[in-house]
Amino acid sequence: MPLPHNRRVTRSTSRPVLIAPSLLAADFTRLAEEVAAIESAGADWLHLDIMDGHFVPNISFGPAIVKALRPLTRMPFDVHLMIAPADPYLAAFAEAGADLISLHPEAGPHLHRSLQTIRGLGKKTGVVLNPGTPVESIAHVLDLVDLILVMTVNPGFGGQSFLESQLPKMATLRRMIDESGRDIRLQIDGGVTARTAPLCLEAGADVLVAGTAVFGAPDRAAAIRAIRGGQGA
Ligand SMILES: O=C(CO)[C@@H](O)[C@H](O)COP(=O)(O)O
Repeated sequence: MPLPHNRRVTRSTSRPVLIAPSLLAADFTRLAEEVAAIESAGADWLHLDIMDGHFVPNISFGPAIVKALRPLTRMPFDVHLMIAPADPYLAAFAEAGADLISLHPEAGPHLHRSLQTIRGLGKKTGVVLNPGTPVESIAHVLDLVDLILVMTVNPGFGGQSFLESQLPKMATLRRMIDESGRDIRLQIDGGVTARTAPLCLEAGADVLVAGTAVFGAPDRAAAIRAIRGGQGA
């Protein structure tokens, strides 16, 4: 059911909402300007989608772009690896300037070892659940996880429609995180807009990735405010 943008949201966590625009939706001919624009528009993190044309049916960019952008902004770099295997590239993304590196259990071969490697590189860790991936796949690695990312589209492309079927998964994960007592963020990615963001926040999310809804907006500051839960879009 469509929701008005200024609807009051009942959140199940009091942590501040962070907005992480996905660079995939930026104008690639003007990356430096695009990053500066969203930072001054109020973005909290920069979300960088790394695709290999094998794990997902699209190819984006690699550590060289991450490294080139690193000196241009103070925003933390939230790197989402959609590559398999991921292990051979973890050090390269850490050295390029990633602050947090997320990967999929399906990237294999050993999720627990990959998370240990990321922590060993001094970076925060994330695990990503595709729409068809059950929460149980990460139940035994929570001690190594700083962020859980729930995909609300099948990964590979921006501009897809939000899958409401993933809302119960978010609520389950929110309970799992709270019961664990651990400091784990719950991030949502795919089709996040001012309309779908309140659904995510009510289900317990505290980090929202948005590509098209931020980079495609004429007023990016208003778009970020609207997604975060304020007025203005
Ligand atoms: O990881 C992905 C897609 O694989 C996402 O980060 C998208 O890039 C988000 O784009 P929008 O759905 O917000 O346009």
